[in-house]
Amino acid sequence: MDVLVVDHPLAQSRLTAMRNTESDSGAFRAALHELTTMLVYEAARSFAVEAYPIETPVAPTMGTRLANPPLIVPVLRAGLGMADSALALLPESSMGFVGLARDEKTFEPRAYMESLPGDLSGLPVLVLDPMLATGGSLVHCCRLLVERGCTDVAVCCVLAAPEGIERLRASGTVRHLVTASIDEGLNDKKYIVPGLGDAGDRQFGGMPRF
Ligand SMILES: O=P(O)(O)OC[C@H]1O[C@H](OP(=O)(O)OP(=O)(O)O)[C@H](O)[C@@H]1O
Ligand SMILES: O=c1cc[nH]c(=O)[nH]1
Ligand SMILES: [Mg+2]
Repeated sequence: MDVLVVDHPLAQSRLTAMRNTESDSGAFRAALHELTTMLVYEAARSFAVEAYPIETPVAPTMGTRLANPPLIVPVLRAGLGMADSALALLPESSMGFVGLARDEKTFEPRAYMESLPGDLSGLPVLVLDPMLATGGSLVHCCRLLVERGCTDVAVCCVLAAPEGIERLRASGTVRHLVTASIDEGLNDKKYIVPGLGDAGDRQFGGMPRF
């Protein structure tokens, strides 16, 4: 698994807005939308392209397009705030959904939704989740993809803890990880430090109800 940290000044300024407790949910979501555009732009560097003939107003030439647009998979809830930005950059893509909520005591993910194609062989997948903390949630999600035949998984997250990166790497499910920061680690409640808090609550408020 290769890991890319997007340390561009514009990415880091959006990340700062997300970390700041003074940012309300509107400001948090706006910064997440913009940062996701930058993360997906960088993740797409590894996507295969193909040439095809076009005509400009002046002359025929060769154009470029994605050979195989990825399935986009936001991890609910928090990944929903990344979905629109990713789809805007990848308008030919389809979208699947995985719903996970981390148990507050065991810190393991509880799955409450899967909406994915049954066969993912030959289809690259781009997974979106702002937070890679213990790694339990992303490993769960990426295993669902591999079980369906996917061999090309890229993940975009806003923040990653070293523990989560190692767990994801050890799972052997992901080829590329793109993040805006590798933070110091996790606290005793398994929140990323310094982090940004609960990415779902900061976008949508309250607790998930189900
Ligand atoms: O790496 P982990 O230790 O598994 O933690 C990361 C997960 O926690 C958050 O979701 P959460 O479970 O809070 O659900 P939410 O998006 O509905 O808030 C986050 O969006 C990740 O999915
Ligand atoms: O820091 C963290 C860890 C898990 N989930 C979050 O939303 N934030
Ligand atoms: Mg949450």
